[in-house]
Amino acid sequence: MAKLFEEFELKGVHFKNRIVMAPMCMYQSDKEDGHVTDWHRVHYPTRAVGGVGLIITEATAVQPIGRISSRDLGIWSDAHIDGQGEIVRLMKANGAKTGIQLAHAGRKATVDGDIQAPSAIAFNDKYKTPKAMTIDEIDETVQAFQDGAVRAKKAGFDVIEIHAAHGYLINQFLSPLTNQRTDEYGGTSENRYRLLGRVLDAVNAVWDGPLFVRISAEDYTDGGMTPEQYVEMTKWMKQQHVDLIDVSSGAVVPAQIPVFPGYQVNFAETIKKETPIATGAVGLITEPRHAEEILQNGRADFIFLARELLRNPYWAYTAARELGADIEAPVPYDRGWI
Ligand SMILES: Cc1cc2nc3c(=O)[nH]c(=O)nc-3n(C[C@H](O)[C@H](O)[C@H](O)COP(=O)(O)O)c2cc1C
Repeated sequence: MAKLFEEFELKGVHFKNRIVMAPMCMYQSDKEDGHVTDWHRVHYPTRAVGGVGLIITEATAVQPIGRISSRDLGIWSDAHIDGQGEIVRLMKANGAKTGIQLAHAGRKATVDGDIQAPSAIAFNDKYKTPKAMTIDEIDETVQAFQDGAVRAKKAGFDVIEIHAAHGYLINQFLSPLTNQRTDEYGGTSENRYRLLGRVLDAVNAVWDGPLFVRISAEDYTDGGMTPEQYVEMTKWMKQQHVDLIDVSSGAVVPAQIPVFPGYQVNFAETIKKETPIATGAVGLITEPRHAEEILQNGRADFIFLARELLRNPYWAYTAARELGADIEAPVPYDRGWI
C-alpha cells in the first residue's frame, strides 16, 4: 500500500491519508466583514469530495488589524462561528478532516489605519510602516488567538494551525531580521519565541485537538533564520504540545528564493530528524511518486499541496491510480472512479 494512503492519527483524530490541502487565501469575503461566502462553500467541500484527507482553510484573521487584505476570512467575532461551522460541516460530510489557520498579518496587513509589528520597519516601500507593538497590544493579540481557537472549536474544526510563517506577525517576532526589540520579546531566541510561546499556551488552555505550526524555516538572507536555528524552537514547540510542524520558507524579508520541485523538503527533513517531531512537506510537490518518495524516505509525515489542488481537486484520485492504491470513491462517483 502506498504510504500516501496510509492512515495517521494525532490526539485521537484519524486521518484517512497523508494528503493535506495547504492553506490558501481566497480573498472572497464580501463587505470586509470576514464572513464565509458561497465561494468558500463550494471551493472547500469540492476538495473533500476529491479525497483530500485534511483540508486546512485559508489564513483566518484573529483581529481585523491583522488581515492581509480586507477580504480575508475572519474569526475575530462570535458572528463568524456559524459561517465557519457551515464549511466545516460540508467538508466533513464529504469525508475530509478540517483545519483552520489562525493568522495575524502584522506589518504585512493592507487594511486601513495603523498596522502593527514587533518593530517599526516596513516590509518594502509598497507597505506601510507599522507601529511597534506595546505590551498591552501583545497581550490583546495573544487573547485574540485564544478567542479564535475557542471559536474554531465551536465551529467544529479538527485541527488548529498557527500561522508563524511567511513573514506575518508571529514570524516577524521569531526572525531577528524583523524583530529589533530590546524588551523581553526581542534579542535572544528565547525572547523572539516568547510571542509564539504565549500564543501556544493560550491556545492549549482551550484546545486539546491536534495543533500545527507553520514556519518559514529559511529566511534566505544573511543574519536571518535557518532550519538549524529553528530546531531549537521546534523543540520548544514540541514541549508545548505541538503535534506537527508545517515547514514552509521565505517571505520574511524580500529575498531571492531558489524554487524547484520539493525545494522545502530538506527543511522538513531537518526539523523532523533533529527535533524530532512530525512534519508536513510543502512547496512544488505535484507528482504522486515524488510525494511517495518523501514519505517512504521518512522525510515528512504529511504532504501539503496548494496550487496543484487548484488545478486538480481530484489529485488524490489521480495519485491513487498512479500508485496503485485502492481508495473509496464518493458513492455517486463510483462508476467513474474505477
Ligand atoms: C492562492 C494562494 C494563497 C495562499 N495563501 C496562503 C495562506 O493563507 N496561508 C499560508 O500559510 N500559505 C498560503 N499560501 C502558500 C501555500 O500554502 C503553499 O505553501 C505554497 O503555495 C507552496 O505550495 P505549492 O507549490 O503546492 O503551491 C498561498 C498560496 C497560494 C497559491
